[in-house]
Amino acid sequence: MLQLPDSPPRMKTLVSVDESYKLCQELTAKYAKTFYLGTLLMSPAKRQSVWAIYAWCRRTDELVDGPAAARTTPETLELWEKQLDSVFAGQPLDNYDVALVDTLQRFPLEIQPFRDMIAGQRMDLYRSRYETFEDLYLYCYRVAGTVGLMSTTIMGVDTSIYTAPWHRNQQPYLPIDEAIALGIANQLTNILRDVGEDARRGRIYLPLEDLAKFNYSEEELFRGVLDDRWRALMKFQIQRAREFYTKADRGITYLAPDARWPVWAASMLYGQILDVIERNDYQVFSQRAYVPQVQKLRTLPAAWMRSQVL
Ligand SMILES: CC(C)=CCC/C(C)=C/CC/C(C)=C/CC/C(C)=C/[C@@H]1[C@@H](COP(=O)(O)OP(=O)(O)O)[C@]1(C)CC/C=C(\C)CC/C=C(\C)CCC=C(C)C
Ligand SMILES: [Mn+2]
Repeated sequence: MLQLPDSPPRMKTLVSVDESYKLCQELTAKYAKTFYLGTLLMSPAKRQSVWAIYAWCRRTDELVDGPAAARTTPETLELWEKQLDSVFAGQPLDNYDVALVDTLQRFPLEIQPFRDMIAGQRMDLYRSRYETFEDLYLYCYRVAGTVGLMSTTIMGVDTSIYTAPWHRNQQPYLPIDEAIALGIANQLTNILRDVGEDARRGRIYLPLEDLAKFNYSEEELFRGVLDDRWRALMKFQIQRAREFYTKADRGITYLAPDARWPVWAASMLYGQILDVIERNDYQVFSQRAYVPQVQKLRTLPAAWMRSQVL
């Protein structure tokens, strides 16, 4: 459903820009309830471009993770990268690309984070283990840190205090590292939530050096052994993910005022998945941690408060 177009796309008549944004919106609402909620808190112009980015990221991920992933080869990703070049050259090749081309005309997005994300998905084609956290970090940067960079370009930074006379000639602070940190935090959270699902596909994203440190084996992970060694390993991973959230949160205040509420919401809501994992006694083999809708809605005013005072 989210595959590359089969026929030579240039021959097709594509939908209008508005219709294309609508498609991206529908896709975001369908696949990402939490992020979608966050985007509804943004200004209309920013929100629709975030949908366009979301749609591109999701389609990229689906190439290696979706129902037709078995047919994906390195050549498929090369073709997808060519399609990306075409989008950056202003030539949409399918109905979702139309909105992304429009977004590129409105916001100064660079192509490199998009290329890096494809490189991250390429890693999923040939790799199912990560020896060290440094190895895993590179994967997380590519598939998720890059989303922080793309999103920040759309949401923009706060320039107001820098226009005051006493700040003349100073450059606004760009919270690049913090934006990447939120992507990393989200991806580490994903990894912890999806341990069981990934194991069923023969994948282990937790660094093997950490398994060894807690004297827990790959084979035990595949069997879903939940004991004190597993709990200690998970506590360590959760603590690491929380450090990335803390770093990310320090950057939110530098974002444009209208972007702070959605980003606080995204950070808090995704971070709550870690609380749920703890409440589930680290059972991530057979139970998927999720934040109930009512709790999500209750988080929004708290996120708004933070966006006003922090
Ligand atoms: C200064 C500061 C803090 C700025 C904020 C910057 C910011 C908004 C950062 C957020 C970054 C973010 C949302 C990262 C997403 C990470 C993520 C979930 C990556 C997923 C990768 C693959 O994992 P996996 O296959 O294990 O996941 P699934 O089980 O398949 O879900 C991704 C799927 C890669 C593709 C990423 C997306 C589809 C998410 C893109 C999200 C947006 C564009 C929405 C951002 C908007 C808001 C409001 C946060
Ligand atoms: Mn995926």
